[in-house]
Amino acid sequence: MDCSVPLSQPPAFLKPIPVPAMVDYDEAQAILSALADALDGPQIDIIPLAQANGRILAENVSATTPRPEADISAMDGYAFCCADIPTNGAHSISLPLQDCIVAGDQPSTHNRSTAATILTGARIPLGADCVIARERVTMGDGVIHLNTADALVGKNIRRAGEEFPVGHPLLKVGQKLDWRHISLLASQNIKHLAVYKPYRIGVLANGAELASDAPDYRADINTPMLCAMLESMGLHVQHHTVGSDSQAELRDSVNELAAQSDIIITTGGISVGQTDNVLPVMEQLGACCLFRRVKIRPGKPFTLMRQAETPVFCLPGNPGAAAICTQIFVLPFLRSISGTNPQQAASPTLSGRSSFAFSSPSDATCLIPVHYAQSGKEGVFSLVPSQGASDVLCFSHASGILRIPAGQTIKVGDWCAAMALSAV
Ligand SMILES: Nc1nc2c(c(=O)[nH]1)N[C@H]1C(S)=C(S)[C@@H](COP(=O)(O)OP(=O)(O)OC[C@H]3O[C@@H](n4cnc5c(N)ncnc54)[C@H](O)[C@@H]3O)O[C@H]1N2
Ligand code: MOO
Repeated sequence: MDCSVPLSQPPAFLKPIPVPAMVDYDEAQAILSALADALDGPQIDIIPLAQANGRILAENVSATTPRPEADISAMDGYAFCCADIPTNGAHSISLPLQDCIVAGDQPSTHNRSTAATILTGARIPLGADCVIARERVTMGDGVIHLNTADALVGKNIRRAGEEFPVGHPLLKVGQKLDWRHISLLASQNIKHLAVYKPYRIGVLANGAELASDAPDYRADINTPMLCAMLESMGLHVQHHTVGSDSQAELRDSVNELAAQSDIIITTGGISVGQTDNVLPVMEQLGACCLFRRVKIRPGKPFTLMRQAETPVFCLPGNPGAAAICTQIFVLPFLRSISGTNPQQAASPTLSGRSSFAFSSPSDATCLIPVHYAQSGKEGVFSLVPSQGASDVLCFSHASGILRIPAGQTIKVGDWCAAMALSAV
């Protein structure tokens, strides 16, 4: 394949770089961000409101119906007109009762010098301007007796549009929807809405040790781990495990997944061993390498390729390294192209003081899973046990990933910021 085939808007530094070319942490992030900019944005789906939870809104929504929709009663009680209260200083008056108005009724005009029974949410009849709560009156024979001090214009009435009027901006493009937004959309009687289509991600693990009949079988940790991370983001994930070191099998599986995926993530087989087949197979398939390995620890073999328009993330097989590369590079990339507004797409950070000292080597940025806890007014980071590139126990104890750039040192008590580890 001609690797110079442009994406829709090729940024200069998305030109293929010779393999092997190792980049540093910042260069890797910059290439990913240029790739994100160059991709076509997500497509749009029209879906029923009942399926909108977790989806990303693809349209601005303004109010077409005010809230409340009309002047309504805030109490179960009696509606009357304050002008019926005598000005002679009487403490109490009696008003004959009218029919009951319930929510859903369109009441006729209020009869002066009477009180209409009214229930919470029911429309105030034209001509009434006060509601007295049921428990504040005494009942007579077809009349209510009320204290004149309770007669105040507007009392217990919610005015049309007092929460928001017609035209009020409610939600913006890029909002990730949850119950808070769905209640607003429901208030507008919206039955269908435009949301961004989630990307289809193909996850492919490979390695002979992953075959269930391998003489030295190893459980596939990366596939369920990646599926969980990606599905929590609302992405559609398909996965395939190639339990062999056969290039032909790997090639067939990549082709099969690529036909149904917008983005491919491979794990394993990306280092320099004799059975590390991902790079040669992707090259046979005409993929271009955008970077080959990153100066990070763990995760050095992490490689980014592009097969036609499809980004291909090649993660190391070691599960700890695969988890960190996904959290630090892949998920932020996916959030940035998902249509989510940039504030929501940004990875949340944790700030606090380090309880440990650490020095990164001069040639690698270190990415360390850390625990975060509040101590007094400050957050404190501490190391979690067993943080090798193949370890996963550490993540159950970790709240974030601390990045210590190449050649830098943190001392006990230094102020640090870590990327929060989250399910989404
Ligand atoms: N000579 C060199 N050797 C290695 C280098 C290097 O620079 N020079 N880099 C090391 C680093 S760093 C890493 S990380 C690993 C990555 O290797 P691969 O991505 O090729 O991964 P594999 O060799 O296939 O597997 C490594 C390790 O991970 C286990 N694994 C693989 N897939 C899974 C899975 N889906 N679930 C659970 N565990 C998995 C596999 O069994 C191996 O134990 O390379 C170093 N070598
Ligand atoms: O970088 Mo590897 O990811 O340390 O084992």
